[in-house]
Amino acid sequence: MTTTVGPATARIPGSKSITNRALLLAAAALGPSRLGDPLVSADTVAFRSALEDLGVRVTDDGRDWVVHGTGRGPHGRARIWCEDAGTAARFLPVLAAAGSGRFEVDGTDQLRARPLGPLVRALARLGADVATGPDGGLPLVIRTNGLQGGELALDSSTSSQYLTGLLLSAPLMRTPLTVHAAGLVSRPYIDMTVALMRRFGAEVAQGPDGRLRVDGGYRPTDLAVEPDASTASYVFAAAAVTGRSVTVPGLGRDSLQGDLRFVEVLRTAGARVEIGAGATTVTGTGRLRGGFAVDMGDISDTFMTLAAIAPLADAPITVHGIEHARWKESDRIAAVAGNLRRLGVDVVEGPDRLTVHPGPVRGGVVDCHRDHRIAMSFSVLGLQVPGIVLDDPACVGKTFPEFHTEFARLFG
Ligand SMILES: O=C(O)C1=C[C@@H](OP(=O)(O)O)[C@@H](O)[C@H](O)C1
Ligand SMILES: C=C(OP(=O)(O)O)C(=O)O
Repeated sequence: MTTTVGPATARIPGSKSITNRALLLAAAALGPSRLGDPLVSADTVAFRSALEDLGVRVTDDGRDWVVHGTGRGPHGRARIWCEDAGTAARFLPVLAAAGSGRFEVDGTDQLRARPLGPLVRALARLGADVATGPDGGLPLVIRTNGLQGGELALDSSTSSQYLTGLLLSAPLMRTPLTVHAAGLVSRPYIDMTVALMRRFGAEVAQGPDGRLRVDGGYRPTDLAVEPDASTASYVFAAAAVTGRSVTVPGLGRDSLQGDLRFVEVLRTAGARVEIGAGATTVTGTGRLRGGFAVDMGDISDTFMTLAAIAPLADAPITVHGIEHARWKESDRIAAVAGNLRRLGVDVVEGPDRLTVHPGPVRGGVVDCHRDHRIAMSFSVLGLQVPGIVLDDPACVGKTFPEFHTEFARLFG
């Protein structure tokens, strides 16, 4: 008699990007909005606390968060702390500047080192007085009496988050806002922003040249938060390299998250992928097919998931289009290349790319650079290579505090 083992079901927490957008959208609508199954992690707890410091009440109802939106920007004085969260540092200064008063915005040294210049210049153009830290980023001191709206050009080549920040708070500005984004990276995150703004009632029109115009206001809206597709990449990659089958319920073909496209990359590498209406399943063969190059500029949070397992493939794998990944929690191209080399892997690095050659991998200590995605990506490699140790396993708390427990449950 044979027994068939079905796919394991992974418990993937909520999307960071949807949770933090929904928090802000709900705050800017007047009245209560319920967020179902939000992500509870360092990035979203920091975002929620910062909103509370700006005068927005958020209450817990079981696993849901209820945001009691004020329908306007904050008034008075406040100091907000963004911890390590890029989304908080790029979204919340615009909300603050759309209010009136004096607001300080700060975060960790890691966040202070990340670029903010295009957003600061945009806020000044819209009428706020913004002082920056010594490197042109955090800490910010914003003195404001509201934002004007109008037309704006925005350099979006280092991050899409400046554009999302401006769009999300645009309905609180005095006149409609039109933004022409130049060199936009991470485009699927803008599609997510626009989709969620529309769900909360705003009008967003896209011109033929790509410019975006925002009109109207928000209404309170209840939203179920999808599981995080970037986080799901680790269990999908683990299925591919171990030959197992993993399903993530709640992530299907209607997902708002571009990072679900990572499974297409795994398909290119030989895994079987089924994207259904309400779930995605990846089934591996235990072998990885290499010999391809892939542009991961739209889904750069997942390039490390691929790069970390690439030495197990049967031919080299090149990832390109990811220069902006140098401006995240770490310089991710350099950090991945450095760690792979330390484990004996041959890696060729270019300004926007990385080629990983197959070959034997030895154990060793991975330098996480306090970057959750390095920890989670190299944990996948660690399933196949004995002796891989993370120097900072706890850094996964930025987006997935229970990562190690869940990973051990599925693959241990
Ligand atoms: O808008 C968002 O929620 C995000 C946008 C992306 O950043 P960049 O636009 O800086 O690439 C992504 O890397 C980040 O994890 C989340
Ligand atoms: C880049 C990331 O985060 P953020 O920019 O939101 O800090 C990430 O989660 O990989």
